Amino acid sequence: MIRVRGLTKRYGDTLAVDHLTFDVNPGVVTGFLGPNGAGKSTTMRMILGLDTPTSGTATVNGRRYRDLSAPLHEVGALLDPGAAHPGRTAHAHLLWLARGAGLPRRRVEEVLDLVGLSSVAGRRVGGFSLGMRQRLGIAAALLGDPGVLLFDEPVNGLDPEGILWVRGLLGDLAAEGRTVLVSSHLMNEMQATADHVLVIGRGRLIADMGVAELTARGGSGGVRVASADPAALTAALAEEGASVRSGDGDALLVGGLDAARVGEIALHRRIALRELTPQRTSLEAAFMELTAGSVEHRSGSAPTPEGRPS
Ligand SMILES: Nc1ncnc2c1ncn2[C@@H]1O[C@H](COP(=O)(O)OP(=O)(O)OP(=O)(O)O)[C@@H](O)[C@H]1O
Repeated sequence: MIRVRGLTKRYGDTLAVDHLTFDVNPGVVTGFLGPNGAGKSTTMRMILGLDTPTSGTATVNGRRYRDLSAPLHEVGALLDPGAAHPGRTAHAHLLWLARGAGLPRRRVEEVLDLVGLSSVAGRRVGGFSLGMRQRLGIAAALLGDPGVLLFDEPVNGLDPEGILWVRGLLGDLAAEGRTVLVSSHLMNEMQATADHVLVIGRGRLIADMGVAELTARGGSGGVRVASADPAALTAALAEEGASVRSGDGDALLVGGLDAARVGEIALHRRIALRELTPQRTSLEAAFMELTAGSVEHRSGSAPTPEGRPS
């Protein structure tokens, strides 16, 4: 597991990471969520011993990274997909890493197969697309078969099939009992990928909770309903105390009643429905709600829906 206590990093006037305290537990995918510049990469770099904390500690399996005796076997990471030498082939790059860690050549072929790069293993990395580089970075992270894995924005540059593949892989790694921490600034991506989320803003921890709980915080997303007689349906729903807005086409967006109640009211008034859909609240909406309620966060600029500071 990963344990972070009072972790702080200051770069000159910038407080990149501000007294973070959290645990990342095995067996679940933990999303590390926050807008650009929130401090995710800096935190991951400190967990990996690539940056020294100004104060506080980060440990992997109870020890600081630099005190691990066989780091590649304990923790793997995808940080910068551009890290491989462009003149090397994918196979040579991984073999170089494997030799450094005393791993057998066979393991290189295994991870190339795992990430779907076997057929291009002999090609130079310089000619790889961003998606292929991401896969190569993931292969490198998996080389030592570590129990703890950190992925910084692993779906960057991947096509939809690649994104699904990464989600499946992360889920499989967690199901094997590994500790998986994956960062993203895309709220809805985390909703599809993570079981648990750590939300940070301006270096501070804003939330540490299950995805389901965070989504529920966004409140009900209402109900979308369409019928041949929207005017009559609007009147009937309004009588029951619902708030009703027009959606696209004949659709109505109903707040204050659940889908079952909307269906009952329509049946009672003999209004045939063409559509009745509970609207899921997105993690993004919950994130906005959460950060809007954070006094510390509001003192600066609030994140926009794209997750960038406005
Ligand atoms: N080496 C550095 N020197 C100075 N400032 C830095 C350095 N690394 C990060 N920062 C600053 O620390 C803050 C946090 O950056 P960090 O890269 O950790 O955020 P992030 O959440 O990973 O964002 P992104 O998704 O954009 O990578 C930013 O304000 C950034 O400019």
